[in-house]
Amino acid sequence: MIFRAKIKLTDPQIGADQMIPVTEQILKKVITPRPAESHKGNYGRVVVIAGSHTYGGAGIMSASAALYAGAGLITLISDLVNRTALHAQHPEIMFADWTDQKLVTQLIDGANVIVIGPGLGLDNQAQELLTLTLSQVINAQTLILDGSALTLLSQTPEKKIQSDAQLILTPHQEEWHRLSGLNIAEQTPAKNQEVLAAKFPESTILVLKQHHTQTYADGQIYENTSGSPAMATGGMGDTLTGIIAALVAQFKQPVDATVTAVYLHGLAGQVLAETQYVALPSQLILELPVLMAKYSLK
Ligand SMILES: NC(=O)C1=CN([C@@H]2O[C@H](COP(=O)(O)OP(=O)(O)OC[C@H]3O[C@@H](n4cnc5c(N)ncnc54)[C@H](O)[C@@H]3O)[C@@H](O)[C@H]2O)[C@@H](O)CC1
Ligand SMILES: Nc1ncnc2c1ncn2[C@@H]1O[C@H](COP(=O)(O)OP(=O)(O)O)[C@@H](O)[C@H]1O
Ligand SMILES: [Mg+2]
Repeated sequence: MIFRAKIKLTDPQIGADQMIPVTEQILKKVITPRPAESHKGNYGRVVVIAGSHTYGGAGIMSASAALYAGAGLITLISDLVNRTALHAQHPEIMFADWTDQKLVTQLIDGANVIVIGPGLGLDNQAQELLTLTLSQVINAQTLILDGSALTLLSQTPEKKIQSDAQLILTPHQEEWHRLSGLNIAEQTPAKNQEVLAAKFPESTILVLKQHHTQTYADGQIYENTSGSPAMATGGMGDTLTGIIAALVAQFKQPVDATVTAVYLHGLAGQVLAETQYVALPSQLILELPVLMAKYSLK
């Protein structure tokens, strides 16, 4: 299968910009039918720390994408102002006030996958939540860093980010510019890999979002082939974080789950773009369970 071909980019035969194209085969491989004897506890606890007073929608979009992509239990940790809006749309998702540090710590401890950053903002409260989360996560957990969390990280004086958790970074090109110091024209595969290795733990997965999103993991680069310009709408990346979280929570292997989530997100956007000029994130999530059922049956 092409997408898991064992090409090491350090191999002298292979150029540093050699990428592995990701096709719909990845969905068939990773998304499997659910065993009859199972319960919500088998499909992962996802915690989303997101959505300030101004950007409440970002937290709701991330958490609802995790819901529609199949995570077993989801809690949104957010500004209290967002609780009613969340529950008016998705009563399935639990809510916690992000100023309650004791509760936030408990929820982080009990999670399999944590998302932090969509619409988090850049104020002291946001910085405190990021510091708490980074210090709290352990190696059995996956931490997805997006949006404001990446911007905050780019402002830290530390040269290398330390964490025991499996980190997944999901910057768009401008966020990666801030984090890496590479402007968009300088963001070549070789330079991206160099900065990733210098600034983050070895196991870190980088999802560099763009028209054909590139995922850097285990010394390899996977190039997504799904997606549409109809997806160029605010909230589309917030939505991706929830899909990645749900797939990691359910299918465990983080690289396969991440690459699959990126492909699935793009495919759902493409389905909408067949009949719509613009694909809204809140519509895109409705396509996810349908596509997942289709590909789980091969
Ligand atoms: N409804 C909501 O609550 C929304 C909240 N959002 C949150 O707002 C915060 C700021 O994020 P933004 O991304 O808007 O702002 P940023 O300041 O991080 O970057 C936005 C700018 O980056 C540039 N850019 C260059 N290459 C790009 C690429 N490949 N993809 C996207 N942009 C690219 C674009 O000019 C764009 O205006 C984040 O925390 C984000 O999660 C956004 O997701 C928008 C929707
Ligand atoms: N022209 C495009 N083709 C394919 N995918 C796109 C296109 N424009 C945007 N996307 C996708 O939409 C998402 C946008 O992410 P991001 O900029 O973080 O959005 P936001 O922060 O507003 O939620 C990414 O996954 C990106 O790959
Ligand atoms: Mg974003």
